[in-house]
Amino acid sequence: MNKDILLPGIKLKKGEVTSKVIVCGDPERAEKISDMLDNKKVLNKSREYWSFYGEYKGVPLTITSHGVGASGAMLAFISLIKGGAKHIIRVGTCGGLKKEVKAGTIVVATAASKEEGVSNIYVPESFPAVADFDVLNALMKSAEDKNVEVFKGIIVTQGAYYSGVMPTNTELQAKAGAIALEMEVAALYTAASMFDVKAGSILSVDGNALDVLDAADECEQDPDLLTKTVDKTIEIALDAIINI
Ligand SMILES: O=P(O)(O)O[C@H]1O[C@H](CO)[C@@H](O)[C@H]1O
Ligand SMILES: O=c1cc[nH]c(=O)[nH]1
Repeated sequence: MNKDILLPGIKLKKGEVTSKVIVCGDPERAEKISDMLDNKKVLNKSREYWSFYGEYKGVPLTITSHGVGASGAMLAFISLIKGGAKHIIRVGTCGGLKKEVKAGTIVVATAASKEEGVSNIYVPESFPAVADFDVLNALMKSAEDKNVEVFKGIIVTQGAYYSGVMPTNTELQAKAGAIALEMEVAALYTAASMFDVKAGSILSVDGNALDVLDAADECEQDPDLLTKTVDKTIEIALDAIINI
């Protein structure tokens, strides 16, 4: 690949992506993370894909937002990997699928059910979407060092936020043991697996996902609690990624 060609979606040049990358859905969250870094530089702001360079404790990082939904996120993940990413941590939000996984708690996703409709275009349906062991360990150790309790377990990655007229698998997935629900992790783990890259994710719980499925527009969220929780996950992810 010509080094000057811009990677699709994220519109970065190949050499601009560091080997350690943090991704998140919200462009403003990407900007917030980059504000915590030294020598911050805006790399590009293209559609929902905002990318920043910065150094955390001397380690160069790329921070990129991937927007809402696995289809657009998959484009960002594969472009980042083609650009040089070797370790990727997603700092996201999710809904809980268990009573104790409630607003203000934190989830580390060990694996994700592929219900988002994109990863199965890339890999067989039976192929699992699983986090990298070293990334998981780094996230757990970083949380422990900061005395932050996290729930670790299997989550569901779904394609749609609202429910429609069709039944979904979410309640069955919860019965089977899934602890949370969000929209991009399965795509990240699938991309990482296809390209032999290490990925993990840490997610802030904003409420109960089964309530959201019933009445997403009526779901009550506590924005201050969510901001505080997301801030903790950012700190955990930054210390984890530099220690992998
Ligand atoms: O907070 P982010 O990272 O966007 O993650 C979650 O929030 C969005 C839905 O509100 C989806 O992208 C979902 O995966
Ligand atoms: O996809 C998501 C993200 C946050 N909360 C949810 O209920 N679903």
